[in-house]
Amino acid sequence: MIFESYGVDTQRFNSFIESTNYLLRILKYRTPQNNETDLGMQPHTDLTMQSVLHQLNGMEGLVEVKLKNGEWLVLHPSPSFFVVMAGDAFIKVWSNGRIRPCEHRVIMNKAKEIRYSMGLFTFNGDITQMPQELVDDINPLRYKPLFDHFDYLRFYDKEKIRDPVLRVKTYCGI
Ligand SMILES: O=C(O)CCC(=O)C(=O)O
Ligand SMILES: [Fe+2]
Repeated sequence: MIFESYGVDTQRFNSFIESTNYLLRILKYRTPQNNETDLGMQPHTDLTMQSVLHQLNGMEGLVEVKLKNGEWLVLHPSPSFFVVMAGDAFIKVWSNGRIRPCEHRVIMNKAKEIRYSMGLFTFNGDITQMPQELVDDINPLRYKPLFDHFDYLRFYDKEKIRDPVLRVKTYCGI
């Protein structure tokens, strides 16, 4: 769908999917004790191509995504509710900066029960080449055209740059 909507040659799609690696994680968040604050997950974007999140137990108001205008939107999970989010790599770098990685957070400060969630995270095992179709006079090349996703993970592990814009720019900005 993304390839099509950006007018990118869909022939590339099969090799792109074949080199995708998937990581499925189940997360458990405990309840706060003794007025603990800062419990949950700090605002961040994922280092992935894309992430799919699903909350396993029906607790309201704990996960939020940041909108373009800077406001935080509270999500209301249900058994059929999955959040598909853009990550740093595929989306921001692959799309030449057109698609914004989604900032999100989990706030457990007032939670009365343990929270369980599930995330499916995707990473590209190949060197990704940014499609030429996404570069033109109005959208000049913003990142080095070849992107090594696993090297990007190693870079993060070493440098620990939390700001996603600065992180991507430092790694492969031009
Ligand atoms: O538990 C959640 O809903 C979010 C998890 C998350 O953002 C992550 O693992 O990167
Ligand atoms: Fe995340």
